[in-house]
Amino acid sequence: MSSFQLSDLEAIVARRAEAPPAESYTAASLAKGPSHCARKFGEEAIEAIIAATEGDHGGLVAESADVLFHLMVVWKARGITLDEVMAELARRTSQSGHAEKASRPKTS
Ligand SMILES: N=c1c2ncn([C@@H]3O[C@H](COP(=O)(O)OP(=O)(O)OP(=O)(O)O)[C@@H](O)[C@H]3O)c2ncn1[C@@H]1O[C@H](COP(=O)(O)O)[C@@H](O)[C@H]1O
Repeated sequence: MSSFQLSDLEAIVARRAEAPPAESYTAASLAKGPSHCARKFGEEAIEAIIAATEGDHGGLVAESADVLFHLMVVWKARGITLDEVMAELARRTSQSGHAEKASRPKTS
């Protein structure tokens, strides 16, 4: 399993956001504003949908990486952190009882 985490990507996006736009795709995207970043994210999501529909395994891996990167750029543009999103996922998991079910020992 790769040791690279979404938190690593978040840190890279935060660091590159401070770079001159001429030197960084991340900074150049952010300089164009949140709507541009969101549109770019949508384009990458559509490319991922196409790869999934076509059963293109390698394509879906590559497009998924694009989707995650561009989603993080959107978060950066709108002041959302990975922590906030993870907390929301954790809240849903505990609400639906999935965390409890997953950790409960099997009885049969
Ligand atoms: N993970 C990514 C990443 N994924 C995708 N992309 C860029 O996203 C763009 C998407 O490609 P497209 O062909 O759809 O778009 P484009 O025509 O190049 O660009 P647009 O003008 O349409 O926005 C490509 O230019 C990719 O390089 C990324 N750019 C940067 N990163 C990460 O961010 C780091 C910093 O990059 P810079 O900000 O460029 O220094 C890199 O080291 C990576 O870790």
